[in-house]
Amino acid sequence: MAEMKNPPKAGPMIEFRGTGKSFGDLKVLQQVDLQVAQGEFLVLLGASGCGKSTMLNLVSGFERASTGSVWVNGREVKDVDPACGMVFQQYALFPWKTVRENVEFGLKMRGVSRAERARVAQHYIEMVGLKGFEDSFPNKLSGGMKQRVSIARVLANDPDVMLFDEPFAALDAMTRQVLQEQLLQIYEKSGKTIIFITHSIDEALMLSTRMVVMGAKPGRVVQDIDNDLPHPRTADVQLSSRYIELKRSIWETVQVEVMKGLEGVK
Ligand SMILES: Nc1ncnc2c1ncn2[C@@H]1O[C@H](COP(=O)(O)OP(=O)(O)OP(=O)(O)O)[C@@H](O)[C@H]1O
Repeated sequence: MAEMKNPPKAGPMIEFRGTGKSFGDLKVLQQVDLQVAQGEFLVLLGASGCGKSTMLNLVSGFERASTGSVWVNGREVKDVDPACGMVFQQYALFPWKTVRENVEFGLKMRGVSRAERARVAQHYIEMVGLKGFEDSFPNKLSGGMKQRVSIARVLANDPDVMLFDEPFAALDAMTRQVLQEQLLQIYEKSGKTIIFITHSIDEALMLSTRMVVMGAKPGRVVQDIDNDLPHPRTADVQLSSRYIELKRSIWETVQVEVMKGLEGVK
């Protein structure tokens, strides 16, 4: 892997400490203990409704833990935290702003000068391959391009942590593969700490350094496995025996959890 930009600090970048979350009577998460080190690319897998998005919302501060706590970079999360940038499945762009204005938005909010904003935005627009589209509006862009704008916007804010909630789920298979490769390159260059949700085991294997499978009702960690496939990862890695071994192991756990979920709704 390329050399990391940020030197490692002592202590985890993200930590769930005995974290529980309920919505009324619905216990969504129970006693989650999980540490994510700086520079890890952690993928969360698990049956629908097991609380994966809720975990991201707790890290970003959109939700508060009901029991236990959540920590980012040594601080307990008590409010929406600018140290975390979130990329959603539905791009969440401002339709009335151009690509450049969308990418500059967070910088503008922080009072960064016009010239500096333009410089930073241009850098990330080019990094995600959107040079030439700076003045386009979102409705003129494909889904893949919109998602690249979302990624550039988060990168421009230079957060410690990037959170991705099924960002490529709505894209066609080829666009998805291209964006996975771009995200891997960005990750390898930036050394950001990432939590990424997907339902695709192949996507998890291609991207992650570590995979956590969640069980449902209530949501908790049922499998935590290092992804030691070598970097840089290309499609060839999918032919390796280690890939198949990891895929089988994850698949068995996910299948058990999905079946348990289905039994619950019979
Ligand atoms: N704000 C909320 N108020 C009430 N219930 C909620 C709220 N947010 C989530 N839930 C419930 O919590 C449970 C877990 O939701 P969550 O979105 O975290 O699951 P998930 O694992 O991300 O699911 P999926 O894979 O389908 O996106 C679901 O039953 C959901 O309906």
